Amino acid sequence: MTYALSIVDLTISFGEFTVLDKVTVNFSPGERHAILGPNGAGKTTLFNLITGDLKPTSGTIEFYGNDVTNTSTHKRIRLGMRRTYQSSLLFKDLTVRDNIFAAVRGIKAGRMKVLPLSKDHSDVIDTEKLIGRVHLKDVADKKVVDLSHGQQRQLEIGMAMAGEPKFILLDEPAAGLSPKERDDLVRLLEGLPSEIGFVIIEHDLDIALKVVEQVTVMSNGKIIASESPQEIVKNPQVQAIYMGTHDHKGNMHA
Ligand SMILES: Nc1ncnc2c1ncn2[C@@H]1O[C@H](COP(=O)(O)OP(=O)(O)OP(=O)(O)O)[C@@H](O)[C@H]1O
Repeated sequence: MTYALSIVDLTISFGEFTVLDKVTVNFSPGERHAILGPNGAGKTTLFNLITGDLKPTSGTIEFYGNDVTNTSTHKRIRLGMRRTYQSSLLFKDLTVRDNIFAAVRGIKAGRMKVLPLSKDHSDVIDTEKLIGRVHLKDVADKKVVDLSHGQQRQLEIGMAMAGEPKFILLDEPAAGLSPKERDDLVRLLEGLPSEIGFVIIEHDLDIALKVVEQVTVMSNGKIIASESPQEIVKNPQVQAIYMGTHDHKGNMHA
């Protein structure tokens, strides 16, 4: 079987400091997978390598059978890879609709075509579909600056969904969200088309375990476990890392 993403012995060092040490992990098409681990474990660095924002010292990355270890971020996007960042890259003074439209147009040939387009243009139709998919119909005409933090996160996911993605990397989409916004995010992620796989970096196990079928735990630049949500919570090594961070219900938090 061809993996969506196959990462083998991925290593990156900055000077003397090895941030990722021979990380090997595979993601199947359509798989939903969480990456957990304490601050500094190397989770975001792994994302930066997968997307091409950083180049590895050694190791390989394949995306749907293509060796992308040394290809540009742009090529990876063309192959169907998307990501969201911890810090927002939204156009703050534009509306929700215009942000999504920009994402839809941004990855199409001939994107400089003069606006406006007619209502039945495929890009306009795709924009409206995406707005609905990330539950933002009611605020489609609002500017990003007037959205709640949770709505901004939804919009970022909507933009990552533009242009038929095959696999999305979500870097802490729940960070800073209220309990209600977290519930909304869980519903949004659960409702994504089943053929689109995603990897989510998430500190809150409650959220991660709800939306994925596989969990990888990293610590100090290495993978220490990769198991189902049911198994991972029983893993003694994982419990040791999260020890002392249980809440009153016995749930673990990084
Ligand atoms: N460009 C860099 N140069 C040197 N060290 C770096 C660089 N980027 C990351 N690091 C170090 O690599 C380690 C892993 O960082 P990374 O951001 O990947 O961790 P993380 O697991 O995503 O943490 P967090 O949960 O806090 O986001 C940290 O010790 C960080 O200081």
